Amino acid sequence: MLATLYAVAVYLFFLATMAFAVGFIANLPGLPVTLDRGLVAPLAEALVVDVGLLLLFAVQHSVMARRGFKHWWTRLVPPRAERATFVLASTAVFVLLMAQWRPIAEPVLWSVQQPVARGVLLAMSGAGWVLVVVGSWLIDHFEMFGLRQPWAAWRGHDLPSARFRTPLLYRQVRHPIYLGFLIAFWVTPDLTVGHALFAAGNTAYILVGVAFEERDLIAQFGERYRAYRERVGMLWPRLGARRPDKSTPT
Ligand SMILES: C[S@@+](CC[C@H](N)C(=O)[O-])C[C@H]1O[C@@H](n2cnc3c(N)ncnc32)[C@H](O)[C@@H]1O
Repeated sequence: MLATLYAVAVYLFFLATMAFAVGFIANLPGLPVTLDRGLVAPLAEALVVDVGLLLLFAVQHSVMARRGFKHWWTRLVPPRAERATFVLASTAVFVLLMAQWRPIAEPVLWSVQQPVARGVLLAMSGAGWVLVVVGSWLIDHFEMFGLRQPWAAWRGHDLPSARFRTPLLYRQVRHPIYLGFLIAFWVTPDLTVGHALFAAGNTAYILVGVAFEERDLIAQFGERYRAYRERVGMLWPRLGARRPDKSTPT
């Protein structure tokens, strides 16, 4: 029961952080800090701090998500609380990133002033966030955010084992959640150098993270994932791709 309460508390912390992050990245007025407003620092300091924060997030996220690391640290953390603890650590590091981010608001690489065009770009960015949420529900939202595991343990069930799924969007691209993040980060009416640094750092992290994630997925699901990778594009649908055969999981 305690593990379930812990996971629920972590999930609420994560939801609040994500809601703030959407505004932080979109530079919503009224927020104390955003990508382009907040702590003022000389350019060199801003670059060092921002690149350091991006690296910290990438290393924490990549290391803690690996199967080998999970195997090791579930000797310290109960397996039922492992995923929630991963979500807690990732969320805490992202809070630190937002709190300590040094904006680099000049020069502006592009700025779209035409109101309709601005609205379209904001809507596209919002669609990126929708893709992230939809992707998480298609795979298994409650498992991804560490709620299903303690709940199963509380009811005396085995921990749910990872299942390979390819529903809907996952038949078009292998990483719809990451595609959603890329759209949300890059599609903006105002691209400052600081915003571009944030988007480029996360793009690099996603590309490296995909390679690690797929190595783990092949170790878990073997030939089924290899065949899926052959057939389905990474972040963009493959035109003229073969239709899935009957053995494709859903
Ligand atoms: C944050 S989610 C991102 C999923 C996917 N990369 C995406 O962008 O939509 C990462 C977790 O999803 C799992 N995962 C990725 N693809 C999967 C699939 N087709 N079926 C089941 N789990 C998957 C990975 O093992 C990892 O634990």
